[in-house]
Amino acid sequence: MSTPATSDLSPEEQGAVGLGNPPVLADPKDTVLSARGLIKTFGRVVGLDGVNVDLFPGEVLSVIGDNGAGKSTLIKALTGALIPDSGQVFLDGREVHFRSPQDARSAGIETVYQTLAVAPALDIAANMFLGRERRRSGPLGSVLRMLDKPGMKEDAGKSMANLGIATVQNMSQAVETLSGGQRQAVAVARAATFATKFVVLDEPTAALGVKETGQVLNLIQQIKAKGLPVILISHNMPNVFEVSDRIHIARLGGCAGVITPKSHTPTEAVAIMTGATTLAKG
Ligand SMILES: Nc1ncnc2c1ncn2[C@@H]1O[C@H](COP(=O)(O)OP(=O)(O)OP(=O)(O)O)[C@@H](O)[C@H]1O
Repeated sequence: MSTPATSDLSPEEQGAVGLGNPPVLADPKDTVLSARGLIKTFGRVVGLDGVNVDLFPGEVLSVIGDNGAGKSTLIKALTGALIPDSGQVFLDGREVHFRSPQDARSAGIETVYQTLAVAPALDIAANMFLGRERRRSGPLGSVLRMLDKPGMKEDAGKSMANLGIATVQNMSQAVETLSGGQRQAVAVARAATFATKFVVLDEPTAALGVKETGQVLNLIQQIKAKGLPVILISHNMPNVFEVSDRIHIARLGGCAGVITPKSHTPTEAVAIMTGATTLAKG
């Protein structure tokens, strides 16, 4: 099946790309990320059953599904945390073989996992630059290995401001003194700052209150406005329908279809997710 180049389509038409069951597959040359036929088994359990995914430039793609549907396994296979048994992953149209999360990070993919990987005792700036610490210039950095703390604080502050994060102001504040939502904002800001291809957010609002959830959703819109695509894994249907361009519905290790907030209601999405309804085969 041939798919028109997304660049030839109007925004409305672009929104129609990759919908249905099975989703109309794009040419990987037109996507930021494409996965084809991903399979992963754990003994007799099928984690991924030949899954295809496309992520288009500048979009928010949500992945929803019941417990055990294969969302985490899919994300892990896309970000080097797990090596699929078979299938292909393309980044900017070129096939990649990630062997570790570090491989995916080096390629410009940043993931914020459900279990927040922040270092509580360190300050915000140190968390932003965790694993990417900058040394001072000249012999102070090269010989004495001194860190460029003022520079990192300044840049951390700028990144936060660029993303419209107003609730976190003092970059010298230890992360353990922040609220859950502020910690999440630091983790998401770090991902948005260093990603060059796309950001993956795994249940970023699961542990947050209403106001803090709103702030994270805002942050997702800011990342999108920067032109970075986002993959969002979430069980929260209102959140998903608020921020997504397209919604990939994982089910029983496969994909039950791809919809949009305009094409389906949250109730219909849940029905597809649970198998109560099936999308017409495309
Ligand atoms: N390391 C593993 N060993 C054995 N089975 C696994 C492993 N990881 C995942 N599975 C199985 O693969 C299937 C998909 O799991 P996965 O964690 O991807 O689902 P999920 O959609 O992310 O679920 P949840 O919403 O509960 O996090 C499940 O049946 C799960 O038990």
